Amino acid sequence: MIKVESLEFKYEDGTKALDNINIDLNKGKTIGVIGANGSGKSTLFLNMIGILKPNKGCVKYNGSKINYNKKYLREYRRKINIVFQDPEKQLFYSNVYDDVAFPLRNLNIPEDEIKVRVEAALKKVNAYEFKDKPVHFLSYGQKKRVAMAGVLVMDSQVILLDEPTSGLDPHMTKEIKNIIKEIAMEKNIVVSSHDMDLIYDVCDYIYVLRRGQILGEGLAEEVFLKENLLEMALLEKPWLVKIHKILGTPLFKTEEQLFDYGIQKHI
Ligand SMILES: Nc1ncnc2c1ncn2[C@@H]1O[C@H](COP(=O)(O)OP(=O)(O)OP(=O)(O)O)[C@@H](O)[C@H]1O
Repeated sequence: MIKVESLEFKYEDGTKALDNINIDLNKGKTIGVIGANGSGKSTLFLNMIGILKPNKGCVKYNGSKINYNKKYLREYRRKINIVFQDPEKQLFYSNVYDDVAFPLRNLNIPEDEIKVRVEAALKKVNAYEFKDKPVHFLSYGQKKRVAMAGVLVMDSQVILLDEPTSGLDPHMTKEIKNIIKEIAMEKNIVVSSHDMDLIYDVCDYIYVLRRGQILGEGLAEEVFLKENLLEMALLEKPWLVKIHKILGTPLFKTEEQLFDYGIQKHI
């Protein structure tokens, strides 16, 4: 599994985007990385996947430092994969099926196996119905789901989701939330988002970033009760935590749990 140890990363213009970052993906099944704009979330993901190389410290996979030669990275990215915030960065602009099949064809996998895997990935993200459409005709939300399918098809062990719901309407946000929960049954996921309700709902362990440093970490239920930590990181509480604080109800992790509690109270 992946560990980030004492990692520092500076961009070419001298911006120190990450400083002394320590992250252990063993701490949760779905890990949240939260922080205000510019706190370093995307830079961290790019370091974890080996697109950027740290100036100090390292990223470890199964106890060994990752290597940056092409051969190693090709293998590494079969285990750990990223869905970028902007789906345009991920799609190649053929039709949806070919786009999702592309990485498998690159690995010379037989077409009948590709068909099974591509169709399964598209079904998982509810994109099967537009599998024959050209990618450039899709809506933004549809592109986001196809980009997710393109990563799911690889069968990786860890998936990094950078802002998976940015730019999506509430219905699509809910759909992505359910997809994340389903994927999390089989894989380790790391999610970065400004949507604290999403993070609180899907993540079990959270890292809080501020200006490139880890300001705090812990279980979701603990981190979101730390008022000072959230204030310093310029973050909001999830609505379920607000209700707990204001009404004194138990702290629920999902809205379904709150509704069940409400129903029982009124019976
Ligand atoms: N290519 C680059 N060159 C120089 N500085 C950069 C570059 N990309 C990002 N930065 C800087 O690195 C810091 C971290 O940026 P990053 O994009 O990782 O933050 P983020 O938490 O993902 O932000 P957001 O929530 O807005 O997506 C910021 O100060 C940003 O200005």
